Amino acid sequence: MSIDKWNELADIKDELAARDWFPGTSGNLSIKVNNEPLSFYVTASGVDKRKRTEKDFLLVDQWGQSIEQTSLKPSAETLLHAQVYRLTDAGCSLHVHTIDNNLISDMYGDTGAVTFRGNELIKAFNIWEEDGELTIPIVRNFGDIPKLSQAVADVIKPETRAVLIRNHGITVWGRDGLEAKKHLEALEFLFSFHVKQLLLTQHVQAIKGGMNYGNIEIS
Ligand SMILES: CSC[C@@H](O)[C@@H](O)C(=O)COP(=O)(O)O
Ligand SMILES: [Zn+2]
Repeated sequence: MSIDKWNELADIKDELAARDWFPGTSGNLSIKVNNEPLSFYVTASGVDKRKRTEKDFLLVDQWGQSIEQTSLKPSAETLLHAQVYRLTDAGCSLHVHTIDNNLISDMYGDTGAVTFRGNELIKAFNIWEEDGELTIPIVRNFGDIPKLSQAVADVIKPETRAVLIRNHGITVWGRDGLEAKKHLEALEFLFSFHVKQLLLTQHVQAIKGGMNYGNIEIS
């Protein structure tokens, strides 16, 4: 057992829980333990990820099968984590469902991607050019997990650090836990900013149009 990796993942889980990013037992997290052959800790399925217990994680192989003798069931979405480790240099992979990532995934789902530019937070992805942009692909939320994990695999390019799953959530990764968390926090900031920006734009348009806004007269 790798106590260090376990604790690193448990600490990240606590921080994301403090942000209320695990509603209704949703979300799953993993951290790589070994490269060749691949093994990683992944959250147990269906449990309340706000709680910190000795049964939070189990060690699985490249096929998402448990390596150790355990009664715990690996996350239903373990194959997504396995794909991320197979295709990238990730050391940690995080999957959360938030209102903002769901709204953005649905709003841009038909386009297949959402692109951010002109916001300081894209520097969290090592994009330093003033006109740089960050694109997050969006895939359909296939019910069949092997199909879903293949859809995620299909949109991963060398520069990809996250994939949105429409009306479901986001899978985001980094070379280690700290970087994965940085990427996730930056993206949720950008999503939240954009959702509010769209709402505000509509509001301003309503004001300019002299519309009766709810029961408030606007002019
Ligand atoms: C309980 S709704 C969320 C699940 O269907 C799933 O999408 C999820 O993120 C958590 O599944 P889990 O098997 O606990 O890792
Ligand atoms: Zn999920």
